[in-house]
Amino acid sequence: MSVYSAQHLQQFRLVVTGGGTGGHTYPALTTINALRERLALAGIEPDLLWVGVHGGLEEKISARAGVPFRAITTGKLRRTPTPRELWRNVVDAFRIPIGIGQAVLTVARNRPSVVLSTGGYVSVPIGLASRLFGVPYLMHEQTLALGLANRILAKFATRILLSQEPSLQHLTPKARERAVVTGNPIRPELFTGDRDKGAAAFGLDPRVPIVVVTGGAAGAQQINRLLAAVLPDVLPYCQVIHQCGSLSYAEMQQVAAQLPPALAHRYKVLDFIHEQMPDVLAAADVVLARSGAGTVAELTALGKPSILIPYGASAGGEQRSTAKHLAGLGAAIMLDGPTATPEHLRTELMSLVSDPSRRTAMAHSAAAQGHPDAADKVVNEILTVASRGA
Ligand SMILES: CC(=O)N[C@H]1[C@@H](OP(=O)(O)OP(=O)(O)OC[C@H]2O[C@@H](n3ccc(=O)[nH]c3=O)[C@H](O)[C@@H]2O)O[C@H](CO)[C@@H](O)[C@@H]1O
Repeated sequence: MSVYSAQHLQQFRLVVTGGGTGGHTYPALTTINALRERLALAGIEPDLLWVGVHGGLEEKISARAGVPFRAITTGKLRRTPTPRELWRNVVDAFRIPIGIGQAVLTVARNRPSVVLSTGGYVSVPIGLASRLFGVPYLMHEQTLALGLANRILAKFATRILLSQEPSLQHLTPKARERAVVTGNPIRPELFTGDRDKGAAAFGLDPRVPIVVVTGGAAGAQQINRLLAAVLPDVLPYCQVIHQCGSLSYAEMQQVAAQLPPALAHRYKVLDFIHEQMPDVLAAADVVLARSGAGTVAELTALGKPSILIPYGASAGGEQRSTAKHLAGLGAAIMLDGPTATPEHLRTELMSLVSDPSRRTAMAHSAAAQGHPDAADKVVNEILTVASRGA
């Protein structure tokens, strides 16, 4: 704390921008909470403004966190539009300059000490405006392969904060000089989970291995169907807590109803896991999941052995790059394309469930990739840049 002058802190004002998905919104929220905690030590309540899209998740989350919110207009230009999207491209082509105008006014009026963006199209106009006024601008990237918005912003960001080491390769040599690997900030309550409480909440036996299955915020149909096909074979050896997403909930309840009565009590299905997530993850001996940036940040920070089935068909998809990277380090098993069959899933699940020493080795490799202190590192960067200026 001593490197930041009291005067800087008294006048400290942060504009945070980012949203669209949970993947962009939650790292912003976690950073805000960590910053508030840090400055509270000096008796300071930071002056904050969250800039996002009207009706986006960030509007709800900022309201719940008590952070003033300003909506700006954004547009998305599709590179290979369908005939219907062509019209939306025309509309968006008008929206983009409006958004830039609003962003310029927002930065001009608020004169923040620092702007932090955590991705999404809303980041671009605010990032541009901050540079126009010489305000220090930090961009944070959650995924291993940089998204389009962040590839643009990386060109002029004061500092580039990355979640994973290999992302450095996606930057130009010049941008790399301004980059630092902080990790992806994750909710601190995830570190407070209790295995016994997690098992008890679902009526499970903590002595029998527990597999947690999650498809990310929306659930994953592919994972749900693969799991349904192997449940009768694996349930004699383990118990399963399955977050399937609201779209597949009725279908998975039917799968549960058809399980042999002797095994049915070992399978628990939910559409979404809310505040129980810390205990559920603490209870997990093995996790079967999509390799979304948030999920992977959590699994590595907690050191969990996992089987990852990336989302998306394209070979260069960000979830696939992430899963491939972790699998290459022995920190996860990747099932993808032709390997993502019920037979393969059954084999991999059984081998992990029946082999505690393999799970331990994988857990260690996963933990070596984790950044449990990511939020603190991002806050350090914000305060350091604030005290230095642009
Ligand atoms: C399908 C898709 O496009 N997914 C993208 C989306 O992921 P998406 O936002 O779906 O998933 P992430 O893995 O990034 O994060 C999921 C978050 O939701 C939480 N959670 C999940 C399920 C649940 O029942 N309860 C719960 O609290 C997890 O703990 C985690 O914090 O944004 C990520 C970050 O840009 C990208 O890497 C993903 O590719």
